[in-house]
Amino acid sequence: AIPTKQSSPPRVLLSNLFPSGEYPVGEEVEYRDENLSRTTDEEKRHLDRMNNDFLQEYRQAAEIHRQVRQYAAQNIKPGQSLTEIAEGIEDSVRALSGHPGLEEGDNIKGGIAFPTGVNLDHIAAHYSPNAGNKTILTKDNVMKVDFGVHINGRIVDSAFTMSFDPMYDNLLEAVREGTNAGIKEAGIDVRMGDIGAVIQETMESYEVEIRGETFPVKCIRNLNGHDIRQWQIHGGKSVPIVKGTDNTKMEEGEVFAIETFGSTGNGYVRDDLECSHYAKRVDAPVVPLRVTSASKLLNVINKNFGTLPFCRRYLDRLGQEKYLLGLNNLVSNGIVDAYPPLVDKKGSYTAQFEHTILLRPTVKEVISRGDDY
Ligand SMILES: O=S(=O)(c1cccs1)N(Cc1ccc(F)cc1)Cc1ncn[nH]1
Ligand SMILES: [Mn+2]
Ligand SMILES: [Mn+2]
Ligand SMILES: [Mn+2]
Repeated sequence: AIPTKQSSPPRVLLSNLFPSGEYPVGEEVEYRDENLSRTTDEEKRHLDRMNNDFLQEYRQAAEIHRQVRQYAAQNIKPGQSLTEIAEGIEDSVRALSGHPGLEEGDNIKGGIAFPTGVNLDHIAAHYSPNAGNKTILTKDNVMKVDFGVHINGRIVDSAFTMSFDPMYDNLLEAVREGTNAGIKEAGIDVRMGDIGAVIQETMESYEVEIRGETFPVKCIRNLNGHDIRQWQIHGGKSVPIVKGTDNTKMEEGEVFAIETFGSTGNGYVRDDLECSHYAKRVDAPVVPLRVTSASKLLNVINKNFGTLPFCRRYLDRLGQEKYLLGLNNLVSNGIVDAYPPLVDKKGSYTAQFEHTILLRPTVKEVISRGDDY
């Protein structure tokens, strides 16, 4: 018989739990004053109804994200390795989406949207363990879990921070409130610089005491939210998390990842450590590849990921071997971008919360909102 509720760990295909094909609506927020009429505007409601396939694909990806992250948050414990934590999340996403991603093209239909980030302490983003990584989670870590789910290229990008010592609570609270302030301010015709200002105002009103030393919470000024397009995790627009003069506006129909980062360090990140995250450029040039392994690898990337980001473990899982020379050749030819880990200063602690929002014609839908965050 078909199960009627999700298992622990999550392995029940989500479409079996929603046979009608109607997935849960995210948090709907009315636009602010100058756009308030949109809620009842008949033409806008018609436009909304036209997008039902898009909305159902997005809501399915979001429900998968919620079910997977809620199990992860309850079951990740100190003593587990970053590899088993990341793979546990990935196994669940593949099961709920019904896309194990081992047949060519399967991951293109749905499943994992980008590598599972498990970012410890001063490492803010883009860290996923490569093969052989022995790192173990400890009770003193502040871990940012950042993973993506997609259905037909509709990407849900959402992240949360876990810690096991209450002394970090103010840091996590500062960032959770910063992200919520950014979500509240976001909307059609809203300027990016204004969003950055309210995020910074909110986040930097906090301080955190760690082992006897008090730190003001700083926004990481060179990290940003971003727009999301079908198959494209970053469409070109950035959402700053500090005040600035960016007058670029958000537009109707756009999708944004609203993500903020707080730090007890410099409030600034740089590239460091071994790279795990890569993605083929949307505008990749077609160049003759002299390195044979590079062209073979490019075929594997095109067939299994397209322009979705991937990590070395996903190549291992597809049976690829000795691909580093080829991968680096694709990077140097401008075909693939490398996204190395982004780190603040050693000894500092960083936190992140992230949601994906849809600027629908009638309302702002915080598609990845759950009762967890
Ligand atoms: O830092 S970003 O490159 C960026 C921020 C603003 C403009 S581009 N990045 C996009 C991305 C890059 C590679 C990935 F594998 C996944 C996502 C933000 C992000 N990383 C994780 N979640 N969200
Ligand atoms: Mn499939
Ligand atoms: Mn993310
Ligand atoms: Mn993001």
